[in-house]
Amino acid sequence: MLIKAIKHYKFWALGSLAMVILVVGTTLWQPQILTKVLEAVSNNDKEKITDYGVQLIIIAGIGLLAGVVNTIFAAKIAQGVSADLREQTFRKIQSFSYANIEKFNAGNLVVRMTNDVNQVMNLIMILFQILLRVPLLFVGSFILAIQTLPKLWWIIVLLVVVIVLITGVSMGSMGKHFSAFQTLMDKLNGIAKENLRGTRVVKSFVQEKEQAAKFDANSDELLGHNLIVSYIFSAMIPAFTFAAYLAIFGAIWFVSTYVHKEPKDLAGIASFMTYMMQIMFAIIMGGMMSMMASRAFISLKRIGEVINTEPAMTFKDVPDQDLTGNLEFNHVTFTYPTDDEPTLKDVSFSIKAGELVGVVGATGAGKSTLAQLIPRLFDPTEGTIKIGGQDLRDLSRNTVRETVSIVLQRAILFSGTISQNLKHGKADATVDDMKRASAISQAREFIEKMADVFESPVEERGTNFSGGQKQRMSIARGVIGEPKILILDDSTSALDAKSEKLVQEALAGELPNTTKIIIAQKISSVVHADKILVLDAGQLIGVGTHKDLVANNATYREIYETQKGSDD
Ligand SMILES: Nc1ncnc2c1ncn2[C@@H]1O[C@H](COP(=O)(O)OP(=O)(O)OP(=O)(O)O)[C@@H](O)[C@H]1O
Repeated sequence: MLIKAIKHYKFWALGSLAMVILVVGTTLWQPQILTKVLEAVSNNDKEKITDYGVQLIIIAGIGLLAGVVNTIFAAKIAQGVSADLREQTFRKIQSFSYANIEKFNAGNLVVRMTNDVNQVMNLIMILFQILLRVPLLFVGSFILAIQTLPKLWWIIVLLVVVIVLITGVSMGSMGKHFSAFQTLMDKLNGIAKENLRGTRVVKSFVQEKEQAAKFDANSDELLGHNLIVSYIFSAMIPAFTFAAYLAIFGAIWFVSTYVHKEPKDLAGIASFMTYMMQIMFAIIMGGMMSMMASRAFISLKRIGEVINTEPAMTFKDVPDQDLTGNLEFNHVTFTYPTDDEPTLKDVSFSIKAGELVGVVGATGAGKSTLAQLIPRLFDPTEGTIKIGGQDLRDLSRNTVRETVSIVLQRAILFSGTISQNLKHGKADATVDDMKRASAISQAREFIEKMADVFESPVEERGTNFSGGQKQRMSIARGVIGEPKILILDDSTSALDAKSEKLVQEALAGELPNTTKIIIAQKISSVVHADKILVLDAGQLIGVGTHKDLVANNATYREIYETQKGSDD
């Protein structure tokens, strides 16, 4: 997946590789010239000192410049690939069915799109800055160091063994702490998000201390892992330095024992030491890179899981159709993907276009679940649902979206303007459409009092509106496209009885041919319905008018009597 993603940036990648070669070349060349400068110094050859000195500066400059250009190229690739991955993941999530999103969990998907993509970005940055550089620098420095002072080959080998050992042991012990990071970050993210979303509940139930304690416990655990990693790091650096100094001291010592025979070796000692440092740098960088890479590969796998998930439900690529509002459930059984037991059991009923239908039942009876199957948010586990006489599974996405509209109890608005939110229900809605829809939902009055009317801003999740205002706007969004089937899932719960009645009257007058399915807690909301469906523990236990049901259905009568009592 990574290679495929990087392919789009192949010219930048080639440029970056060329720059890396230049950086390594100049890095390896510098000590050679340094040796020559030192030789010239010992021979007191002023002309050569200047010549080599200038060469040294030019080569160092080229190396530095190539390093800067490489960083720019690597950043370009890393930023580009991560933006592509983020967008690809988001597009994929948009194609997901509700069931897919439930399975992943929304918070988890957000972490994958942000944190995990960032990990991959860091990996790409490192790949292009260090990946090729490490082996080239290691091999080059190794060969050149031995060439400079062949007698001291064993010091180099010893240093490599010691550094590899220190790196291996410390990286190994840091590894498990790094993998704990991701899990704890997920947890902390979750706690912070839940807390901020439910801030009103937290404050009204004076839960700040408990929430802070929960956060602290996880944060302290993270701190514990961070501290261990920093302790290991702080021990690692002196260990490396100690090994390097020992090697340098050893080299100087051994050179000094025979320098009277081969004075040239004294000049070589400086470049030998530089090469040793570069070897050390290459091993340390290699270790770090492999550790970061292993973290990033976990992230890449998590992103891949999203991208490679097939939507649990797809719509047929068939021409759009204009259907009637007839609705039919034939032996529908439905089990949530995360459940073992069915929530709806063998439900069958039929509704004629234009009818007003109420759905009642105790809490948890399955009313919202039944409602969600009509706009095909889920497919039934068994049985069929037909609208306009056609199986929902045979219709195009547009046909379903244009025929069925659902207004949920929790009115969710998106940041932008009121008109942008209403246009989710009808992309080409005119101001007149908005006026009509908002009049039906009893929202027109308060919207028209606002300075910018339909262009007034809506904050994220509609926080600048009251619960009732949000509900009215989401009803307006539901009716603006004049759907053939309109489902109000407990969506007038935040309206007073008078407004609720006005909405129902307006719906009857303005959308006479629309089938209206009203899920209600209060029987008073649906007494005038042409038909009422009574659900009990996922089963349809009664269908009829209010009068029929009061006469013949014990459960309905019981709910009615209880509510009547509380109304009195
Ligand atoms: N997304 C889901 N995943 C798993 N189970 C779910 C999901 N949504 C609802 N359920 C379960 O299905 C059952 C029916 O829930 P549903 O929301 O359909 O009931 P309801 O009749 O609309 O209740 P209420 O009147 O309280 O809104 C409940 O037991 C609930 O726990």
